[in-house]
Amino acid sequence: MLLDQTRLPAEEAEFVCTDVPALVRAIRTLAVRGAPLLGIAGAYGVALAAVRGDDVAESAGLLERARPTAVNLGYGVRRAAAAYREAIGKGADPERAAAVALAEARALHREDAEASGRMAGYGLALLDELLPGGGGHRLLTHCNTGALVSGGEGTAFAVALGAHREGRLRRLWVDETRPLLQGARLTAYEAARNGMPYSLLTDNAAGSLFAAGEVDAVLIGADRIAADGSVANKVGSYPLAVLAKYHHVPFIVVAPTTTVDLDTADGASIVVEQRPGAEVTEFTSLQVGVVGADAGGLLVAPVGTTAYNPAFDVTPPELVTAIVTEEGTISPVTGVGLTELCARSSQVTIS
Ligand SMILES: CSC[C@@H](O)[C@@H](O)C(=O)COP(=O)(O)O
Repeated sequence: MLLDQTRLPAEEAEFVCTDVPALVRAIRTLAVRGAPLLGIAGAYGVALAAVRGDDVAESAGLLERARPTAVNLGYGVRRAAAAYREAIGKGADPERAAAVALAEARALHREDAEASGRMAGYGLALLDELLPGGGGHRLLTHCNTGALVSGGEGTAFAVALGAHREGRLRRLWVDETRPLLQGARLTAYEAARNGMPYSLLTDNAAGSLFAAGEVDAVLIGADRIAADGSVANKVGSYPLAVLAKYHHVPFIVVAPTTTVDLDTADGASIVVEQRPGAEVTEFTSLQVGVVGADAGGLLVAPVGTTAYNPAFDVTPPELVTAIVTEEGTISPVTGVGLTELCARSSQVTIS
């Protein structure tokens, strides 16, 4: 049972998945989304297939292919599937093996919650170091990285929330995040629920905000971090990194070590999901907040207009000030520290 993120903020509605194809639909339509949560949902999906007596390997394949960029999805799916396989290999009956897969999904869920708390701690310490002056921080964030995408309070958002709780957040600048408005619909929803001082801006207003000296640091999450420290995140992150560099503002990535993919050598090797052009050429019920995301869209471009609609972009390591993980913080320029962090991590290695 998922909180259907396509209905927020208009409605807090459940999305019940009774089989894996339903969960795949939920993933593709972004009812469930965000890297860490995709991992957790994928692991529970494998457990669901096992409990139903479906073909676990086939279901795992369907889940893993549902979206290509967030490495956590494959990680969660493979981890639960490996636990199931191992149990069967040791002679467990399918029912017992399904319970093992479920326990593995719950373990991942718990670990993600713990990682979230630790990232917030390291992130706050980094802000202390980088922004020593008093008066509170003005932090800019993109997409949605809070409790909605995590077993805990999130990644980048959890750092901003921590700053708020310590009375150190002057303003959270929330990029609306075109085209699917994860910032406007979801981050603003989470900021409001937590009583944080926040303002929403269109993505293309960020430049003038930097120029006015109103941004002290950028905090974003990640969908995949390559071995060289390149960061794939929601489209629009890279332009923010360029702006941040020009304006000498720290650009900070907050992500668990499960988002680091040492098997992907560099940014150019990251597969970026391309989404339907209609998300750009139409305003759908998702964007205008009408309950029921499947209602027809309203064309905002001439009929037949094609669109370029990548879901993510890749920020090269030289534009990233720091990557904050649950194991500590590194500067990613060489990518070398990532290997060390991952080795330190309790991340389960899947054979
Ligand atoms: C902690 S979530 C980090 C990223 O997954 C997030 O910033 C993001 O880009 C999510 O994209 P989405 O397409 O909404 O799944």
